[in-house]
Amino acid sequence: TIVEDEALAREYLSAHNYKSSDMCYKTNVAEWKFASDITDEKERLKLEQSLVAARFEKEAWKNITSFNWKPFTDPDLKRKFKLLSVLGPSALPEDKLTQYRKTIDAMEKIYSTAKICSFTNPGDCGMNLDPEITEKMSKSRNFDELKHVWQQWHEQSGGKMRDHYEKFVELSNEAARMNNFSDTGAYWLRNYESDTFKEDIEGLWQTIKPFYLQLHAYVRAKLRAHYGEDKVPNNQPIPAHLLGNMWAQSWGNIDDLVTPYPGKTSIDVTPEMLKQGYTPKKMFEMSEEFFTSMGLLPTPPEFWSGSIIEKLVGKEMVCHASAWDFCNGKDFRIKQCTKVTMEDFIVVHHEMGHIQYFLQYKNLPLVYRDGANSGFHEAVGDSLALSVQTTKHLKEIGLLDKSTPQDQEATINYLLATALEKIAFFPFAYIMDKWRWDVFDGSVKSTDYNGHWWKLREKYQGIRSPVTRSENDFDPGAKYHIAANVEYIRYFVSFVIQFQFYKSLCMTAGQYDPHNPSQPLHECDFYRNKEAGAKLGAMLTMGASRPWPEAMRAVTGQDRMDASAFREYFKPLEVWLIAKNKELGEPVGWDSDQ
Ligand SMILES: C=C(C[SeH])C(=O)N1CCC[C@H]1C(=O)O
Ligand SMILES: [Zn+2]
Repeated sequence: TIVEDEALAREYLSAHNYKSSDMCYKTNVAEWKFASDITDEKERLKLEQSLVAARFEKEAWKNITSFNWKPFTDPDLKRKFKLLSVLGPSALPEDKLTQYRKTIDAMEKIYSTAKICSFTNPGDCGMNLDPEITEKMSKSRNFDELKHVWQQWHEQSGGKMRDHYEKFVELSNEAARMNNFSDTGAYWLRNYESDTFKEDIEGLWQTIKPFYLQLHAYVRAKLRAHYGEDKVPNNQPIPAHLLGNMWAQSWGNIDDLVTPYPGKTSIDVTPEMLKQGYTPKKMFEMSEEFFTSMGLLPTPPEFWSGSIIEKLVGKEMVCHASAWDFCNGKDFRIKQCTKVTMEDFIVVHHEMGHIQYFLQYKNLPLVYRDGANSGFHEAVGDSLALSVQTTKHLKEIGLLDKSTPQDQEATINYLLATALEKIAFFPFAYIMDKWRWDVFDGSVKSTDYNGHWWKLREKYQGIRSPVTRSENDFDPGAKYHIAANVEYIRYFVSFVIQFQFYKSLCMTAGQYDPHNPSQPLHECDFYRNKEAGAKLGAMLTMGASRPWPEAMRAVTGQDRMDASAFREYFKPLEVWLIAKNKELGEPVGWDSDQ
């Protein structure tokens, strides 16, 4: 009977949960060892462990799917079976699974160990993405040097991955079909549990796009002023190497070129951090203190003993920042090649947001130890970072002089600097998965990988490659998440909902009242506010146990993604930008070849 089946099912799950946490621990340890010391031996051991895990998962999956779980009456039990009934890539036969893992490991290794030669000192060919290349893209204002660094990085990273990626797509789609999904894109989208998810994302983009176009026009005008009309024509896409970031995904590093009212204090407090002798350790301790000041959970001793928060010397490692849950309820780590900059101080909070989520749901069954959806996991740290970066908070922690003015011009400067990070990001995040959805569903063949990438880059971001491109290049691979096969629409979701969370926590903390102009949303700092912390913590403890609209409602009272909090936050800037572009006679948008 159903009742007997459900009783048996519960028993099975508790045994399964215990064994799978042990397997998860072993798999994470093997992956951590490879990511923090990239050698053939560590790669072999990681692959070996992933095959052991695949056998275990396949066996468990056979048992799970032997239950007739769909008619189960207990909604919680049914949800657990629904989530566990998807096996993933482990469904592949071992020889194909081995190929699948090897292609991804090969791409991640190429990405993490790629080096280029310096523009000014051609003998120096030891420049890594982290820190040398990233620093050059952020700081150089030399058009040709930036072009050299951009082109060399794309050649040494993505340029060496095309064959691997083609193989990966074929195997990944085969695995998706074995899991009853049409392709890998559909398999990825199951995480959002919504038939209208793609339409919702497009709707959010349509809401944000007019504002993006205004920012794009303004930034293009400023870049044209610096580099000249011939380099940055005013009705064309912006050359991709001039935005202060290798992928033109966030433009905050060129704030010095575009700030509306120069001479006012910038929120880039990097110089002050260096002056005060900040270290990566101090940055992590300060981030933790922000969380605990709200009554959120502190990190356990294992976090500090296990984490790697500075680039290791004498080893090749994956420097792309990441947070790890070792599934045993006490071992949680971050691996980050932290530099003492304001940008990295924000990334520290982003990663600590993942750790906080791990800590809050650590007592749930393993199947529920995940974000309400992947966007939630990316939004936790960023929601708090919006509070940390305010001039109010930076004064509170002594990184900004208390006499720094907070007048209208300072407000526009602040909102523009934040917009360079938060608004510029949306079209990039969108095309990172739009390109992959199109590749996975077969509408883009490998003979058009690079052409399609630049078509989307122009259409959505309004940027263009600084050098001629062809199908000898594979520029998508120059971005970590494509090389390492990490889904990306989660960040688009995060950049919308983090403003919903921030606004709601600000209201809970009495830091924002929509009817009180003396308390604008963008100045809200809920540091030390226990009510805000309790509200966020209550959502985090839910993990993936309930559909994400319920988690959204727990924090914001709404049950959907909504860009209006984001628009409210930037309203003063939007008004200013539209007026400014009109005053400058700046054309908005660009002629696109496509
Ligand atoms: C910091 C992380 C690790 Se989850 C990251 O990959 N992020 C954070 C924001 C966007 C995205 C990126 O760097 O591309
Ligand atoms: Zn993240």
